[in-house]
Amino acid sequence: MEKNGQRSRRLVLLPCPFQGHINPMLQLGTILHSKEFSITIAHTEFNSPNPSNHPNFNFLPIPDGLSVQDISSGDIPSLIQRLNVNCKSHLQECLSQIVTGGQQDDIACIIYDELMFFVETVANFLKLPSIILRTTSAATLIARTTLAQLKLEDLVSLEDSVSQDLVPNHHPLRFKDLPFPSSRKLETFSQLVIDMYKIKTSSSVIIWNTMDCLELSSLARIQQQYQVPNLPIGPLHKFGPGPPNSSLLKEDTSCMAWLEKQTKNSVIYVSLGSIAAMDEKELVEMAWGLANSQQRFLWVFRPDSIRGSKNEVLSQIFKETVGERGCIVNWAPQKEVLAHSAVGGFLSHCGWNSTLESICEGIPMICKPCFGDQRVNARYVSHVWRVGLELENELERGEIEKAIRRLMAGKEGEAMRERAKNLKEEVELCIKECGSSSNSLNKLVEMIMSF
Ligand SMILES: O=c1ccn([C@@H]2O[C@H](COP(=O)(O)OP(=O)(O)O[C@H]3O[C@H](CO)[C@@H](O)[C@H](O)[C@H]3O)[C@@H](O)[C@H]2O)c(=O)[nH]1
Repeated sequence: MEKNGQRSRRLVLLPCPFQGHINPMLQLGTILHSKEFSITIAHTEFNSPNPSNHPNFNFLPIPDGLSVQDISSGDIPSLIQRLNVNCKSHLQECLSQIVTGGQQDDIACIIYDELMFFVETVANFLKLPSIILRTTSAATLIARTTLAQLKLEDLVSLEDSVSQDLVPNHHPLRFKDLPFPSSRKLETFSQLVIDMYKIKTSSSVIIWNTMDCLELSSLARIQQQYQVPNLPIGPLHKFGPGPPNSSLLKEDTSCMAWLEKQTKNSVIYVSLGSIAAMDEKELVEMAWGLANSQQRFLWVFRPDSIRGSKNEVLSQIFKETVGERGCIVNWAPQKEVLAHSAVGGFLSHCGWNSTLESICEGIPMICKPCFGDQRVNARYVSHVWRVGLELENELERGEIEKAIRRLMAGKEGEAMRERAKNLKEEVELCIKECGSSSNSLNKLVEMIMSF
C-alpha cells in the first residue's frame, strides 16, 4: 500500500481466539488503521473472525492443530497452552515468507494477545519488534500472580475459592475474589501465569485496555516491576472510528426494537459473555429472580450457555408470568444495548470488556462472576468504584430478585447510578485530546514509527 509516495507500515496483530480477546484486538487494529498503518490479522482456524466484516484488514490464517476434543473440553488454560505449542512453527513460516519474500509492505511489528506468548519467540527469530496487548484489568495481573505464587508455595487450594478471608496486602480482595480458573486445574493455571507475565520480556511495549482513572495505582505497581513502558489506552471500543463488528455469533437486532418500546432506565440487561455457562439450578434461580422482580429485562441466552435442559425450565417459569415484560435473544449487539436509554442496569459475569462497556455508558451493575478475572473485576466494581453490587448467595430463592430491586428501584441503586454517571465522565476525559489514554496512544504510535 502506498500513501503520498511512501510505503505504509504493516502491523501484524495476533488475537487469542475467544470473543473477549478478539474484540479488543480488532478494536486496536481499527484505531491503528485510522493512524495510517496497514493491518494484517493473523488468526487461528478455530474461532476465526469473518474477514468480510473487516474489509480494511488482511487476514492470515494460521493452522492451530486443535482436535475436536481440545475444543470441546472446556479446559481453557490447557487449550491455550496447546495453541502456544501448535501455532509457533506455522506462524514463523507464514511470516518468514512475508519478511523474506518482499512482496508486501514492511512489517513494523507484531502485536499479540498476552495469552499467545509464543509470538515473542517468533518475533525474536525474525528480528521483528513485538508488542503485548493485555485484555484484562491491571488488578487482574496482580491477583493472578498472587494466586500463582500462593499455589507455588502450597499456601492456597481450591477450597479457598469460597473463603471470605481477606488476602493479606491485597485490599479489598478476599480469597474468593482471586482469579481461580473454571477448569479447577490450579497447576496448569499457575504455569500459564508464569509464562504469560514474565517480568523480563523482549517485547517493546505493553498495551492495556484500561485507563488511569480506573486503575492508576495498580498500573503504577505493575510499571515498577517491568522495564518496558505499560501504556493504558482504554477503553479501546470508544476510540477512533467506532468499533468493528467482530461477533462470532449472529447478533439478533430485534431486541433493539423491543427496547424502543420501553421507558428510560426501566430494563435490566442480562448477559454472561461468550464463555460462562449456568447449570440448571442457576438457570432456575435466574429465571425466578427475573420473573419475580417485576422488572423489564433483556436476557442474552447463548445456545451453549446452559448445561442441562433449558427450554422446559424457562417455558415453565415464564409462561404467563412474564409475557411482554421480557425479551430473550441468543446474542445481542451489546454495545448498542448498553447505550440505549431504556437500559438502567446490567446483570453481568463481569468479563473485562462487559465491565468497561457498562462503565462507559454509566450503567450500574449486578455482578455474577463465574471464573477467573471476573471475580477480581466484580470486587472492584462493587467495592472500589462502587458502581454495582455483587450477588453473594444467588442460589437462594429471592436473592436475585432482591438484588434487581436494590439496583433498579432503591435509593442504593440511585447512588450507584450517580457514581456510574460520574465515572463515565471521567472515562470520557481519558480519551479526549490530552487525556491520559489519548496521550498513551500517541506515545504508542510514535514508538511504532520509530521501529
Ligand atoms: O450478546 C452479547 C454478549 C456479549 N457480547 C460482546 O462479547 C464481549 C464479551 O467479552 P467479556 O465481557 O470480556 O466476556 P468473555 O467473553 O467471557 O471474555 C473472556 O475474555 C475477557 C477478556 O480477557 C475476560 O475478562 C473474561 O473473563 C473471559 O471470559 C463483549 O465485548 C460484549 O460486548 C456481544 O456482543 N453480544
